[in-house]
Amino acid sequence: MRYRCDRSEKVRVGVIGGGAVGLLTAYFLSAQHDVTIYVRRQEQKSVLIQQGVVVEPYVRKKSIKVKCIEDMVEPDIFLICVKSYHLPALLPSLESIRCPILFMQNGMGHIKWIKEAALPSNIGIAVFEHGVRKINDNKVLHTGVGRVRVGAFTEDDLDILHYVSLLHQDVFPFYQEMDWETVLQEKLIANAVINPITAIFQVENGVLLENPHLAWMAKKVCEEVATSLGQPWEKKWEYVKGIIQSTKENRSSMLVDMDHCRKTEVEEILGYLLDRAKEEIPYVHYLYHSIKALERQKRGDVEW
Ligand SMILES: NC(=O)C1=CN([C@@H]2O[C@H](COP(=O)(O)OP(=O)(O)OC[C@H]3O[C@@H](n4cnc5c(N)ncnc54)[C@H](OP(=O)(O)O)[C@@H]3O)[C@@H](O)[C@H]2O)C=CC1
Ligand SMILES: CC(C)(CO)C(=O)C(=O)O
Repeated sequence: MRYRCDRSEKVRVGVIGGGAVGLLTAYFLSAQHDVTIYVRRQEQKSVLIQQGVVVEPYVRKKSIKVKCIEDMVEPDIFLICVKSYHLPALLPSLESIRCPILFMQNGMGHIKWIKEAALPSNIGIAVFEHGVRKINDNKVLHTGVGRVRVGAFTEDDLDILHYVSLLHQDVFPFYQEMDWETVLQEKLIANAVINPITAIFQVENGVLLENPHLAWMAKKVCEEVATSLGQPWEKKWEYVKGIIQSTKENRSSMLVDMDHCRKTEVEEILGYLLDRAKEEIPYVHYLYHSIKALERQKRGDVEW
């Protein structure tokens, strides 16, 4: 589906979450649009105001508007760049918003939260295929160039696709997709393979193809996950290998969460697969418990 649009139109974009995905997205979009980043820590706000947004390896530092989330002002479109498990706390504040909202999360866990929230129409679901690593509160490293693939959540949400066209840039491409579920499921397979294995073995994504033992594991997990979702696994393995290649220097978001002793998105990725599987998926089961065990080890007996 393609909407005609005037690409010179300036869009007021509110990026919620100044993490890896949020800072990278804000950096690129600010070249053409009026972007505001919403953060939840005063400390991060101050750093961003004083030092601007830095995206390595690019030379130019950018000054982008920053606000605390409590001072939210409705833009033309909100891009939600927080982790899935941040959504239950954030969504109530979006229920009074009337502008389109685009969700950028991995996994499938956020879909349930979005369905349950009383959100306005024009909801989009995005699959973010770039690799990006947060270095500190104002700096990220763009480790793999990819696409942002967007579908309208329901038939009532089609107007969001107009904004997607406006946000598209050759250097930071946005694509419209007919069916977000297929695209999100494809990315789910990639994340189910890449994220837990890289987090357990503490390696960058590319090692999954360089180390023959990890490559064996990755392929087996891909086969199991794709089959459990009723998908042809050979085709999906090609897709997963493509993502590994294009983000080979990235540390996956799950590995970064482990590095910082934070909660991971294991429930939204592997937990989702276990809940919906009709047959045993032993590799996924094993990876799920491995990540849960590592989370406990890193965080102690913390209940999330
Ligand atoms: N990193 C990657 O390469 C990729 C990530 N993704 C997906 O994108 C999503 C975001 O990931 P990523 O950017 O890596 O995550 P990060 O942990 O780097 O960033 C999440 C950010 O959200 C902020 N946040 C949480 N709640 C709120 C709130 N209520 N208001 C404002 N800000 C808030 C956090 O703030 P604070 O710092 O204060 O905790 C943090 O800065 C995830 O679902 C991930 O799976 C998808 C593809 C690639
Ligand atoms: C694309 C990829 C695999 C990049 O690392 C990712 O989605 C993640 O880290 O969560």
